[in-house]
Amino acid sequence: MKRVGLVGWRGMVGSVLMQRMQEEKDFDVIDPVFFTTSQAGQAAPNFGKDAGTLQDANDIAQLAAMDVIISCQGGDYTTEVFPKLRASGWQGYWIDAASTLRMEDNAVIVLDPVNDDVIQGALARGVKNYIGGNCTNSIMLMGMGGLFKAGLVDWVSSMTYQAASGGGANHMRELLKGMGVVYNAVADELATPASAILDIDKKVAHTISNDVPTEFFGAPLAGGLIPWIDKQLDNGQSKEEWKGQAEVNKILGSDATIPVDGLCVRIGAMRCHSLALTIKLKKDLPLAEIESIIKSGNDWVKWVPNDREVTVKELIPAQITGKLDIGVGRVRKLNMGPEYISAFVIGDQLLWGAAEPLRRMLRILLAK
Ligand SMILES: NC(=O)C1=CN([C@@H]2O[C@H](COP(=O)(O)OP(=O)(O)OC[C@H]3O[C@@H](n4cnc5c(N)ncnc54)[C@H](OP(=O)(O)O)[C@@H]3O)[C@@H](O)[C@H]2O)C=CC1
Ligand SMILES: N[C@@H](CC(=O)OP(=O)(O)O)C(=O)O
Repeated sequence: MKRVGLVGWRGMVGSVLMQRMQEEKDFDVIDPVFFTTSQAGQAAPNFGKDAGTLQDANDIAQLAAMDVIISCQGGDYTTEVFPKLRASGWQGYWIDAASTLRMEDNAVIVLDPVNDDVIQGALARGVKNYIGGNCTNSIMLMGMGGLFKAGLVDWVSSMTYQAASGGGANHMRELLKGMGVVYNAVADELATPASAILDIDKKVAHTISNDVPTEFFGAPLAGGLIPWIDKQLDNGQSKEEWKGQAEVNKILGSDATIPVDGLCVRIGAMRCHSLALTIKLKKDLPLAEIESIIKSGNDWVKWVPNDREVTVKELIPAQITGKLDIGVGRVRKLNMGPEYISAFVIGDQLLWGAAEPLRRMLRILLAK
């Protein structure tokens, strides 16, 4: 059995990964070794298999004893440890959730339902680094992969609605605390049906501006939104927006760059990212054909007809959270012309957006 080192297993992404690996019985077919940056020597978790004690995640010799390492520990860890590990001569496979290595020439961004051909080609060439994509891009491609694979996409404008979980556990907690602060400010008035809504609104506006915690997001998210995610680049894009075109084209292995651009916005959802897309197709196709191409993209596309009743029931975080389904709906022709379509794509950003492509890459390696 392959020795698989797991780093970052108790973080937010790592916990979802462990959950999925248990559900899919991945631990039955590996020899797991758990690493930590803070708890070396303590008992390792038991996911149906005794794994002894936690190893030091900064111990290069211990890491180098692994056939495969999966890291969900974050970009700083990868930056620090990965070069030392490779410099030690380690030839194993490195699977990572962090963005650090994504755009390196010797790394592939993994999303096998969309780019299995790219992954297989890289394995055949001896590539050893397999990195999960940015959550927003992975969700977009899981939803729209069919159109991309058919070579039908001329360009994409992507306006995102990104959940708090994209920032990490503390950001999720801050959103919830903020919700509580807002509610508490007007709890008495809400309990009194006769109270005036404008008085409630005034108090709420004051609370959002002054009392909602902003330590992690830098702005009040509860009852609001934040139209900027990640660093600022010189060209006016946010880093999250920059990743759209760069990563999507790398994932697809495009010969000619498909333009992808738009604005990325943080909203008060917990763990579902959504995207409102404008897509220019290369030709005018009937809607029924577009629907069947999108549905054929992969087994996880959950097609939602462009109908009000079903859309408000199915194409929402409350339906998608915790599931591998990628909701695709609101597909219709736009006024701009017959080649222009809209689409709304929604997915759980901790599943397809983070953990799932990693464990599937492990399975691909094990099947090799
Ligand atoms: N959040 C997201 O949506 C996405 C994240 N990623 C990538 O995954 C990386 C990890 O993200 P995320 O899982 O959110 O990071 P977390 O902050 O949740 O976890 C990272 C590490 O923090 C340490 N840690 C310290 N205190 C605790 C605690 N109380 N509970 C759990 N862990 C603790 C653990 O390491 P130790 O055991 O060594 O102490 C853990 O492995 C990110 O940096 C990013 O690169 C990628 C895609 C999406
Ligand atoms: N930046 C994403 C989450 C994330 O971790 O992205 P990346 O893996 O590209 O750093 C978000 O905030 O929603």
